[in-house]
Amino acid sequence: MSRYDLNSLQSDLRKELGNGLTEENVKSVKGLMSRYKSDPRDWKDKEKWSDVKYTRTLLDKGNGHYNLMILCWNVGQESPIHNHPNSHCFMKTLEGVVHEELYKKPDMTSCQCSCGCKMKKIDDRDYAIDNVALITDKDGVHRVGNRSHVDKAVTLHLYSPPFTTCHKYDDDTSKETEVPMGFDQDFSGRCCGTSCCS
Ligand SMILES: N[C@@H](CS(=O)O)C(=O)O
Ligand SMILES: [Fe+2]
Repeated sequence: MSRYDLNSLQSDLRKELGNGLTEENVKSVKGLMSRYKSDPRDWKDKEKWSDVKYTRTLLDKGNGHYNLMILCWNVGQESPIHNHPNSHCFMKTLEGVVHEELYKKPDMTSCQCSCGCKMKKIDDRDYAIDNVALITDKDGVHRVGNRSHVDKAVTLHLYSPPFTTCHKYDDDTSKETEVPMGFDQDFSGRCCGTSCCS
């Protein structure tokens, strides 16, 4: 039997999300992301490394219903605390271990100090190879990072619906800033397996 590779996953995601994501197919999408077992042969040539920040490489625009991308986390790199506006964020570790800190979405009305209030951490977890995480704004906001001093990390992310900006939150004041979410590389125009990505 042929291996369930990244192309197989991309084709299945295109079918599953042909009409977009609803509460009914969240489980199936998570299942497909879990079914694929990480194999560097599938994505090594799509890696991009920076000494400055983690990089974002777009694989598939999913006919406008989702964005599938690979993120490369050099040693010690992390994201700011941020949300995923009205989107489901599925994250699967392909290489290394990533650490996630989950925070309560700040509620400025409950903050008594005009200088702002510290972000409240709800949870802390590690995701090893092939673990799949799911987060929405209902769960909170998060920060992801590669805490290793030695090993790099690579993750596969699916956001549905896609978004082009998100909000980041200051650790000490909870102050919110809108930031554009760009790509460092874009492979979405290339053909993948039996389907061509638009
Ligand atoms: N949501 C972040 C990555 S992570 O920290 O979940 C991004 O798309 O860049
Ligand atoms: Fe995120």
